[in-house]
Amino acid sequence: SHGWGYAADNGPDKWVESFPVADGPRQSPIDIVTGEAEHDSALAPLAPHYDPSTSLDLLNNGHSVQVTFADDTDSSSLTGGPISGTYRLKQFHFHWGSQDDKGSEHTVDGKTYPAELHLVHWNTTYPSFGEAVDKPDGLAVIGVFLEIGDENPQLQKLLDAMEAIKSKGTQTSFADFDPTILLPGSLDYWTYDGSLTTPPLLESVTWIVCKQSISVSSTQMEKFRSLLFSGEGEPECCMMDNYRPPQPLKGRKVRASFQ
Ligand SMILES: C[C@H](CNC(=O)c1ccc(S(N)(=O)=O)cc1)Cn1ccc2ccccc21
Ligand SMILES: [Zn+2]
Repeated sequence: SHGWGYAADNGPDKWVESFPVADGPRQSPIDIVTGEAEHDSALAPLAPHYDPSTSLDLLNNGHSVQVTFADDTDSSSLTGGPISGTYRLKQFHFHWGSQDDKGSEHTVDGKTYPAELHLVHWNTTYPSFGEAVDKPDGLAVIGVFLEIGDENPQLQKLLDAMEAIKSKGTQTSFADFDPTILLPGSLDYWTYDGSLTTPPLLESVTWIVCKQSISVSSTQMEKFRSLLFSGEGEPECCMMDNYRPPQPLKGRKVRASFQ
């Protein structure tokens, strides 16, 4: 099978064959060892400002489900936190498991979550996402854990729209969506220097992982698992376990925005 994926023959353990940076010094995700994280009082509060009119469409790209945003202005952007300057929101997507006891990419003291949301932003000191994607300070990704609990009404619009994008390469318009509603009440976070968690695994991401999770019900998780890795007309392969396991810290410091 050509192309990377999450199966035994093209999954995370095989990525290094085509993407040697997989064994690099700042790979993601990581296990966040809370006792080792150092509170940094110089860390500013996270200041995400999103404009729902910038949301464009919902896409099944064969690796995840993604909502893409118009990024030709600063309307939806992130400032504050560990970053300097303004980073524009490009897309958000999820990673999840085949069952409720796994699926997140980052872990906290070895704890895995059923899913993880990633909001991907690029540094506007560069002219475009494509220019920023391979720079050491090019991207900032906010990670939010999903925890099994009450049904999350804020996810429902997304989950309902997934009916239209079951197969790889399908997309549907997805307007007027404000991703702020997916953020937890507290924006306390851990931060460290890392990478994209999928090939090309570029070491260009300032990771901002929220301490507080958001809820998702088991039934809602089943909706994510009804998406397909496979394209129309191909043998059906359910989209699940699309997560990379934690990678070696290699001496990196993880800072906490909170005591
Ligand atoms: C790397 C890019 C495709 N990958 C991503 O954008 C990406 C974003 C976030 C994550 S995660 N899971 O770490 O949050 C992983 C992958 C392809 N690409 C390369 C140049 C380029 C230019 C424009 C558009 C896409 C482009
Ligand atoms: Zn991701």
